[in-house]
Amino acid sequence: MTSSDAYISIRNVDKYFGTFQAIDDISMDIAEGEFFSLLGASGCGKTTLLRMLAGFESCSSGEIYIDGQPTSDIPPHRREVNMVFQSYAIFPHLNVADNIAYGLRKQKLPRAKRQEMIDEMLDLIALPGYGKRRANELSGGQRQRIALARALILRPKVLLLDEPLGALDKQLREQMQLELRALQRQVGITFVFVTHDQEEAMTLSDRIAVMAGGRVLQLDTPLGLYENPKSRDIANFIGNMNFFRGVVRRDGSREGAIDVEGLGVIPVPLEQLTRPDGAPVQVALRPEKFTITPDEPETAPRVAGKVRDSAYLGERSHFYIEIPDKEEPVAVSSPNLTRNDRKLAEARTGKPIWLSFSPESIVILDAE
Ligand SMILES: Nc1ncnc2c1ncn2[C@@H]1O[C@H](COP(=O)(O)OP(=O)(O)OP(=O)(O)O)[C@@H](O)[C@H]1O
Repeated sequence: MTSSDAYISIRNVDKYFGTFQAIDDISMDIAEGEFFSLLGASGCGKTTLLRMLAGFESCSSGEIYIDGQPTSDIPPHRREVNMVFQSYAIFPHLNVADNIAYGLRKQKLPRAKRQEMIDEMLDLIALPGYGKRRANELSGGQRQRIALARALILRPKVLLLDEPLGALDKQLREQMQLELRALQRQVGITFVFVTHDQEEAMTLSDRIAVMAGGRVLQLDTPLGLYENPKSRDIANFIGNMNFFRGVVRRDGSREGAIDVEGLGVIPVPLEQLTRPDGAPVQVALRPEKFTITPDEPETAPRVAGKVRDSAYLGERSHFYIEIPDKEEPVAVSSPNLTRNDRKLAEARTGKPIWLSFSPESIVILDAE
């Protein structure tokens, strides 16, 4: 994305609390209508960055532009952004309609217009007819939808959401994720969403900024983060990954290769081999990129191994496979495509099997 497409542009932003640096030189752009997530472990600076977008915290240095305007001098209530928090922050003593219309109280709207806007919001959050209900008669998921409606009724250009589904149980949370995504598509507002749950970020987002220690480690689409992680930390944070030591082999021909511990020599197109002959690298391979077979497959690369452990999870089975010349077992995840999948029946500990994979599945990372 280029800066000219940016609706929100964060430029060289630092944030210090006393001498502690919570945000460390972050620059990134967020497009209009994008579902953008900040993902990272507790304390990495997600909420701080969100509060800076809202105007509740100032930048120690750098600038945040919204719709081309620098925001340093714009107080929170004059920014066209609104924030939804994890704790539902709705008033238990007010009914649903009054909760939703809370932000409109300073606008002198005709009664009919106000009612029309409330009804529109109740339809949007799939709670039509709930206006007269008291807030304390609602379920957690319903309350969170009311909190969303209360933010959306003000028609913000940007909605900032700080772990808004964090307090919901797993099933409701997954249902709300789908609803939230559908709602965002419907209203077309730019969402900046904070979560520490990688699956949630993957489900919802157009793009994700993975943060650690106040910095952005990688900014990418869910697919980009999963298939092309730029570092071991990212690869480990998003899903599971196997790591192998490797050495680059370039013999001057058109094909290059990596000699990988336990897996042998894997051909790699030269354009992917930016490093010189003999350079140490790490090779990463996701568990589901391996195919596990009882007999030797015809396709290469392939390697013989032995089952150390296996677990049946219904839709898929997990295996830990010992291979020669590698200390750590290889994690393999295999879909159970047929009802009587032979893999599992035959996967007793010590059983010899074969692993194969496509050379295109490997991710090449810097050596540790
Ligand atoms: N007002 C403050 N004064 C001092 N330090 C603060 C303040 N606000 C945040 N911090 C510190 O800044 C760091 C980032 O905090 P932040 O709340 O942004 O993290 P987070 O990624 O949102 O974490 P969580 O997922 O736990 O909410 C933390 O180390 C926190 O202790």
